[in-house]
Amino acid sequence: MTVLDDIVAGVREDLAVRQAATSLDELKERAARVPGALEVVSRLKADDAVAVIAEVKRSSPSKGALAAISDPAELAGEYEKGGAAAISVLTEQRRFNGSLADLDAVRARVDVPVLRKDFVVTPYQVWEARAHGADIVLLIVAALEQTVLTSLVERVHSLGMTALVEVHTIDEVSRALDAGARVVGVNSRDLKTLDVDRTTFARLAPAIPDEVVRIAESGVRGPHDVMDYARSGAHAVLVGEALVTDDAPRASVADLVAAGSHPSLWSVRP
Ligand SMILES: O=C(O)c1ccccc1NCC(=O)[C@H](O)[C@H](O)COP(=O)(O)O
Repeated sequence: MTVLDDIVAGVREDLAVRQAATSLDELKERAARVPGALEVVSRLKADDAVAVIAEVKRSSPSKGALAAISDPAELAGEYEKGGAAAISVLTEQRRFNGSLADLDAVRARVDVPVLRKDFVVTPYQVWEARAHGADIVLLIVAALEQTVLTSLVERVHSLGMTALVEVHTIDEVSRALDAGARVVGVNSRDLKTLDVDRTTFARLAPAIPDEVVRIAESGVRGPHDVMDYARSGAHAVLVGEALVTDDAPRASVADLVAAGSHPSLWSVRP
């Protein structure tokens, strides 16, 4: 069993408990009561800047406990003040120690788009994301059959949210585009070995058309990595560990934003 299979199996068990407690109809009623999802593409895709998506990440399968985040809303607020274009919130419980409560807290605090970062395999989880105020939903190609991926992308978009479709290989890029992705994230973390290879983004980016938002996920240690990803064609970067383990997350986000805001520093995109 791969790490991904193991995580998804746990996600399905936890999901069954939530489904027993809250019906889909109830979830839909809640979703109807939250404000509409924010537009995302224009906030992440500028010609002359790389957007920073800052993540609330407590733990990870690769590193274990990363940070004791006592107030996720406070952290997200610092990210926003530092210039983050969006906030990613891990909601998976068993391996990342995240929760929908974290998503609620962050949603209530920030005005920028919020990403539900989880292992979404059913429409119920998409409705959950909307009911909890998410604007963006992560869909991992490696975890989904193509027909399921396509229907989940459609469901996310039909609810006014934006799907961030995550890929690790060229074949998965094709699958993401075939499924209708407008935002594609290349995750440099191999989901089998959990190793980070930052060259993955440069290899896959040329296969992602310019009208699609290209996000470089994982492995950003500081401004130099933002510039490297920018040179390879990233419109945005997604940063977790480096920010949650930092004593001054607002300043660090601002440094990353600054690194991505001066094309003269990272030259012209291919
Ligand atoms: O972070 C992990 O160990 C991990 C393991 C298995 C699946 C996903 C995993 N991480 C999710 C992410 O994609 C990252 O949290 C995100 O890209 C930020 O990465 P980083 O800046 O390297 O923390």
